[in-house]
Amino acid sequence: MLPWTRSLSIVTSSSITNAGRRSQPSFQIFRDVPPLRRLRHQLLLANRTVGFVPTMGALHEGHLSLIRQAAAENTDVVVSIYVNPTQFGVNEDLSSYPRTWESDLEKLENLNNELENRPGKERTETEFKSAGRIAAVLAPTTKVMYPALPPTSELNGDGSFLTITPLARKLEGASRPVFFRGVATVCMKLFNIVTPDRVYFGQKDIQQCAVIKRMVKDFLIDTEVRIGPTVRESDGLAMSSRNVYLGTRRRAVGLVLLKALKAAEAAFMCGEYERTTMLGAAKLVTEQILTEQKALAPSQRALFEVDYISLANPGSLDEIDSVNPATGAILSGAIKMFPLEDPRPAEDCGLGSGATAVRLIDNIILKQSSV
Ligand SMILES: Nc1ncnc2c1ncn2[C@@H]1O[C@H](COP(=O)(O)OP(=O)(O)OP(=O)(O)O)[C@@H](O)[C@H]1O
Ligand SMILES: CC(C)(CO)[C@@H](O)C(=O)[O-]
Ligand code: BAL
Repeated sequence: MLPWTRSLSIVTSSSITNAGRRSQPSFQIFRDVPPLRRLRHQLLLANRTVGFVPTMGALHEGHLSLIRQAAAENTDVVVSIYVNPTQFGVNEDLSSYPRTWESDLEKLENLNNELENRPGKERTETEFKSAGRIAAVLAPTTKVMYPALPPTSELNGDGSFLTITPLARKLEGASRPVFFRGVATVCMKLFNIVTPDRVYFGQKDIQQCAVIKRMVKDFLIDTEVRIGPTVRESDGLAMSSRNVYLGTRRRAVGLVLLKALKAAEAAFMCGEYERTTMLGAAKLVTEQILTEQKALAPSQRALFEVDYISLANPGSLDEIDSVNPATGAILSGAIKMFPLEDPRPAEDCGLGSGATAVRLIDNIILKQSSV
């Protein structure tokens, strides 16, 4: 018998609801803070460890891989599903961000079944010791997360916010000025609610990982930040909740970002450590693919704009002129896929009929550097 939380007596509350339609749900759903705090207290008294995976829902294999990792390293996993308004800029996609609550719960149930039924012989020693599973889903309301003032997306708006500068101003932060303020603020709140032993973030959002690591260090938060590798589609596209907006045409062209980063990585592998050479190789790829697309008819093409391609120091994310092999570097980039100009009849244009621009990010870590 595995040491599931089910064997603990759990404090019940009207703010706890059962997951899915199973007669015996495998995890609890918390919408408010006090009942989750009571569960956390019980887990602490029982000497159990908590891994926390914050998400904005619309779960995919990238999220599930982080949960698997958390379950392998802790006895109990808490997953949060909360679309945090303060990390979206005023003109960003907060209202249209995919919300798939029912299927998210189904995926989490299936994952718990998988974790529960995993044969012991397939487990590593660490996994065997913890053999964790999802114990709780935290899906708070915005009133719970922002109890005093309504959340603002305005840069000068009032509220209690955390700013992690200069990290938050670079790269993604340059295009999304309130983004990391919102991420750091909501993560601090979530960490305060869950008080996890370990927190799990995906390498896909590498700057977010750096910001969270800095926040944990600077605010002396008693948790360990663990980074999971980027999970990709079979063609290499990094999984992202926003990929559902792409449709077939933009999805194929969207691979340009990874191709460009790989060209820079290939130059590095050939012993080229200079920025100009490495990023020159990446630029060649984006320019060639954009030229090809521009030559096509509007009903055939997918146009995009490169926001940035960066070669940066892994800790500070400062741009570097050449890679120091001892410290490694982070190659990262962002592109904006423009709305489809002329959708064809019956074409798969993705959610939103191809009318919304889609921002894609990706990165490659050169050498074994940590963020
Ligand atoms: N492809 C992926 N591989 C590994 N982790 C991922 C992947 N995509 C997202 N994550 C991680 O999952 C966590 C929750 O991310 P989030 O809910 O924003 O999903 P997302 O797919 O990144 O959505 P978005 O469209 O907003 O980028 C973050 O730590 C994020 O880095
Ligand atoms: C960490 C996070 C859940 C904070 O809202 C979000 O930025 C995300 O999903 O990456
Ligand atoms: N995955 C990061 C969340 C965002 O882009 O808003």
